[in-house]
Amino acid sequence: MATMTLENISKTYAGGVQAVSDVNLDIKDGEFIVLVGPSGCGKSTLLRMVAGLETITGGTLKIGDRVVNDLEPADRDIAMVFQNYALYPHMTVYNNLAYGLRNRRMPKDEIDRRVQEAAAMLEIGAYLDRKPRALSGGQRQRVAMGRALVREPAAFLFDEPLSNLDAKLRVQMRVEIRQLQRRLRTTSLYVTHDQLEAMTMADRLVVLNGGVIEQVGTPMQVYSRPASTFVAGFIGSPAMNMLPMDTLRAERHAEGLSLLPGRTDLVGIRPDDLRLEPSDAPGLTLHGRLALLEPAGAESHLHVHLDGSDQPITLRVPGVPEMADGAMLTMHAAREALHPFDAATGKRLD
Ligand SMILES: Nc1ncnc2c1ncn2[C@@H]1O[C@H](COP(=O)(O)OP(=O)(O)OP(=O)(O)O)[C@@H](O)[C@H]1O
Repeated sequence: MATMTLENISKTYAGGVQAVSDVNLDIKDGEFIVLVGPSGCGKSTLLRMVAGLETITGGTLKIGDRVVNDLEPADRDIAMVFQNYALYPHMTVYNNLAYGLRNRRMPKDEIDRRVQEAAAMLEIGAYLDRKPRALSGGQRQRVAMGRALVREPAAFLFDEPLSNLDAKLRVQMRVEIRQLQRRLRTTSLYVTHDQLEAMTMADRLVVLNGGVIEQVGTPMQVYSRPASTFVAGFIGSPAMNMLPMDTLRAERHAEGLSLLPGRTDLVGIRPDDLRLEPSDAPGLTLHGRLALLEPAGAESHLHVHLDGSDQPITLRVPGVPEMADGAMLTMHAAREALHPFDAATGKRLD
């Protein structure tokens, strides 16, 4: 168990690519932190610096009270779970789990106790004599987890551990990893590009963009008050509608704009927050025409073009409403559901 402190952590690769810039983060003991962002945002680089697989070119990294910048990976008391599992193909599952402990000259009965305990926890006890190639993807992922567990480290690092699994198994393993971590209460740093994985797993998530932190917060804080247009567009699916104020002003039927700060250039509205009925409550009323209805079983996505402009917006509504293409719609979003942004900086304005 340990806290982790990142102070002004930066990484400039040889050749001059600045992959991570001035990252500051205090991770509490037992916390599950998810680093999320699009490809190339620097999340793997950041994780690999914490793991000791990549040198830190600026700043200070502490695990507990120890500065670990210059410690070898093996001396940092952390265990990493990789996307490609990184199992030894010629060894049995048992030996894959035991290998790292044997290297540390741990007594045999202690190794056996830890391996059996991890195998029971991960329900892989029946496969201990098999080689990795005789396991399914999900079972291999469990063995990779087991290898981290047996070390009883101060922290777990996860590098997109579920991205090689099919969609259904990914959901199942997501739940299992989270339950396991809740039980063990081991500080964890988890990297993914999948915003849903980030939202559902994190105690707090860290949204990275271009090597810089855009926002840190609980999933609900980030979802309900995105700090920038980048975060607003990245977290939540379908993505938040981003309506230019000019379009809304020019448009005949956009009522309620005076509720927004004067400097507002862009108004964000989540597809869930547009109601298909008129309302007198404070907020924004919009009118448009249905361009396409996409039924998705329990819910539908409506693609609408606003009157007087061809600005497309998306609504998410329960069920499958009966309506024809071209139908005239009146939509209302409450004031609390309007997210004002500055177009030049992308920053939130309220
Ligand atoms: N060894 C390297 N040398 C030079 N530049 C690198 C190196 N590794 C990564 N980069 C660059 O650093 C930036 C961040 O890369 P990184 O792999 O950390 O991003 P990422 O968010 O993990 O992306 P992905 O999800 O695609 O793995 C990118 O611009 C990348 O091209």
